[in-house]
Amino acid sequence: MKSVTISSTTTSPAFPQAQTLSGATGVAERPISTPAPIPTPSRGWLVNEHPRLSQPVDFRSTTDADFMDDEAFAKLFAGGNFNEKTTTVQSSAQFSDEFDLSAVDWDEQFEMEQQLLNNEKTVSNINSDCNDMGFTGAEFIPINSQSRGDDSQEFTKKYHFSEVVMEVLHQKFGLRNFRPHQREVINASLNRHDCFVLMPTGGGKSLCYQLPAILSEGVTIVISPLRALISDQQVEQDVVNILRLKNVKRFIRSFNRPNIKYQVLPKVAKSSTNDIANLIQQKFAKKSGIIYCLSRNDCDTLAQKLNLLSIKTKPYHAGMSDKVREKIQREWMQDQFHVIVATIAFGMGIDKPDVRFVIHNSIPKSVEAFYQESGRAGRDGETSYSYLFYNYGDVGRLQRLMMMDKSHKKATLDGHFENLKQMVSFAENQIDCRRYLQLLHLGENFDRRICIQNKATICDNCENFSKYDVSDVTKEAKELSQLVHDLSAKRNVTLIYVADVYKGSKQAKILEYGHDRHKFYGAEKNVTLSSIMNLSALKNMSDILPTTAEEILNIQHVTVANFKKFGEFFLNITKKFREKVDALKPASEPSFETKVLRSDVFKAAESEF
Ligand SMILES: Nc1ncnc2c1ncn2[C@@H]1O[C@H](COP(=O)(O)OP(=O)(O)OP(=O)(O)O)[C@@H](O)[C@H]1O
Repeated sequence: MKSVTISSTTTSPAFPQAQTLSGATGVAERPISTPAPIPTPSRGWLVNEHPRLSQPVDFRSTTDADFMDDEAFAKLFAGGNFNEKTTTVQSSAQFSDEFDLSAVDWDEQFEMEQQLLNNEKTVSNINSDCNDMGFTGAEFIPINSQSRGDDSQEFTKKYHFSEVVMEVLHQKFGLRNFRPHQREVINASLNRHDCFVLMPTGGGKSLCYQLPAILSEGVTIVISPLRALISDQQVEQDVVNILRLKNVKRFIRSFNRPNIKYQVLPKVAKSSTNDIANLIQQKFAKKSGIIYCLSRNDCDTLAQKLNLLSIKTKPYHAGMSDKVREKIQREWMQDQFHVIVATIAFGMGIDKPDVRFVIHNSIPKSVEAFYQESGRAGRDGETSYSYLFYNYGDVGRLQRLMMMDKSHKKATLDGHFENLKQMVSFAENQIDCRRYLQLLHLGENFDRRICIQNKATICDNCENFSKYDVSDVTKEAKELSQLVHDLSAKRNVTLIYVADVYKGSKQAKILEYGHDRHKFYGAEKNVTLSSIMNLSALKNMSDILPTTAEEILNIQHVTVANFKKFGEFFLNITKKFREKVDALKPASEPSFETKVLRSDVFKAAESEF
């Protein structure tokens, strides 16, 4: 039996670690007897796949009555076995009412696919863009698109079955073009090769086995285990060994989702619901979206609050009966309402192509989970958005939830904590490309220039890169880690306390504990702004340019403690710049000049500090 093994990154709620979905499909020979979900008779063709039917097939809702026997099928779909060189297909007269194959420009088809692939792989002509954005080039890791091994080039040519493949693509699936690698996988499969296919979530793996199934004799068996690999190569080999695949052709696509824009935003307890509501109202009115929450209770509460803010939402979680969940899912799929507020119980197997946004209302449990959940957006290839609302408080909540699960052994729990730690690093990282960071977890070395190239979906960190200065802080990092080690030897200390010692503060506690005698006490008088205030707060401050204590305290991430220590200092600077901006700005366009001045505000604050 020839097979196509399809893998992606799919997280199952049943399994805490990131998972991969694998499927194997026999496409050439008669199947072994199988408990597959396809009803009797055990061989035959789906009538609703009949070429005369113009509707795309819903493979999940077939019944006995949908089947016809081989003979009948062969009459309608003469030629049947496309693996034979002699195969001829009497196709056009029978099922080309809507689609004229003679009008297919094959070169254009190939070119289009190549362009799609190139978008994922090439970096030509973007270096100047990168320079404009403040990158020097040192930040980039050269692409090696071949490093993961890929046989797709071997299967780009036109085959004797190519026309009918296009016909079926159009007539049965309602699609015009292939996505990257789909055509090559189908070609290889119809040429009776065993294939191992790695594609991103939403990449279109199903078509790779559904279309050859339609064009081949016999029944196709699709094995779709919930649990499988993610980045682990030792698993690909297992798949090959266990399924006894021979001379396997590999089709390895980047896991990058070029049409998703990734952004991490600060989650401010007092305004988080309003922040989400504003985002949806301003950008996604009548657009489909998913909001992921940590707990069932969070889902219910947030859905209720959003409804009060005139955003029609419904919660979805494992605490509801199957019936209620099915109803909610169906209504959402049918656009009866647009925004679903769910725990991660929602997602697996959901194929709504036009999900325009996924919001994480709290931190996901791992980078892989984040990739998978945010990957529910934009399966139709259109520009879509992923927002992660982050604050550290949610990390503690998630840890506590993990600990409450008594079924976890220590090693499992440690693994969960480690995954969460990596997710925290991802969320707090304001420098590296979000795609690079995610794909690194999936074993892929991604070149951030590809992210920068696509202006519509450039990630927040690549977009904001020019707003940061790069400097070597190795010395400070060493000193600080020593300081943390020494100060925390006898008692718990806060981050702010350590910073105060480092800056040489004379506050009573420091003197009382004798920490003013530490060798790094006051070592860094010339502290950077970011060490005294959260970077997002600084950015917001330089955009808003507050002129009063109230305004500065309203800025996200400015704490009362911060304000007491540094409020006056910052206000003196922002007031000056506010005057400048007010003098400059045309009333209708306040933000442009503010942005231009942002780096000046930073510089002024730094030099005066
Ligand atoms: N060639 C194509 N052109 C347009 N849309 C496509 C094409 N191939 C697949 N799609 C659509 O893309 C969406 C994702 O396809 P599919 O469900 O096969 O993805 P997948 O790779 O199995 O993803 P996941 O691993 O997340 O389940 C579906 O809505 C499908 O109809």
